Amino acid sequence: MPATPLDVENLSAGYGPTRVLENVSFKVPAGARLAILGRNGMGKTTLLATLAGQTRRYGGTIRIGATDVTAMASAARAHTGLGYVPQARCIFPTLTVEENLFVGLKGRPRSALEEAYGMFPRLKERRRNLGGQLSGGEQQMLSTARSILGQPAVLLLDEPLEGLAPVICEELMTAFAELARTGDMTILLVEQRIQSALDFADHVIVLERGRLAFTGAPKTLLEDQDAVERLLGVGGLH
Ligand SMILES: Nc1ncnc2c1ncn2[C@@H]1O[C@H](COP(=O)(O)OP(=O)(O)OP(=O)(O)O)[C@@H](O)[C@H]1O
Repeated sequence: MPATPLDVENLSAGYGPTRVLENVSFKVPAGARLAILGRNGMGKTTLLATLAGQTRRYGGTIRIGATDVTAMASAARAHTGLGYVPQARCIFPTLTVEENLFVGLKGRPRSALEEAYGMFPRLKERRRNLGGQLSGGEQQMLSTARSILGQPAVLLLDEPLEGLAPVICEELMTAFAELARTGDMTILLVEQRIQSALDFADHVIVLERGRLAFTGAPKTLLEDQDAVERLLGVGGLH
């Protein structure tokens, strides 16, 4: 599936009666890389979960390419080309690495596994290990690789670097950059490691209490020291 643009208009959403996102609008061009930043609790995870169809939506629309997915359930959105790698690394702990990857093939031939192994050679070395035996970084690789095998047009990554050692973070970011370089996917990245996210992205949005507080290029954000301190916190760049 080729990369497609994502168009979000006036999105409001939350959990049950709790409204978290208010009138969020942004567009991501096909093949672009969007960083979604903001302090803790500002609604970043809620935004990705809403795009994936896993929260309560109060209003607004979500389009993936020409398709309006707003009324679609999660599974139908995935079918339309949305890949979601949630913050909790959802792997099957009692299945092997390879069996976990099978789940992501979605009818593609087994030979496609080599794409995942090419991206994360560590997974190939550990392909007969159980998911539950992997380190945090390896579980993140597995969770990401499984989603990528489905060839999503739009990929949502929620804090993939959380809790990982710097060397593993670098390995993951290199893999994401490589993936982005192909232009085959539109990638949305939520990250607390601000510098890594800004190095990766070509567009950035910042959320503040569920509303869009900044939208623009990473360079423009970095040049606005007041905005960086107010929206991301002093010393946030690491
Ligand atoms: N399942 C839930 N039910 C009710 N409220 C929730 C739920 N999940 C999150 N919230 C609330 O929604 C708000 C936004 O949370 P969210 O996780 O989207 O923020 P975030 O920017 O991703 O934060 P962090 O960077 O800490 O992960 C918070 O006030 C949070 O307490």
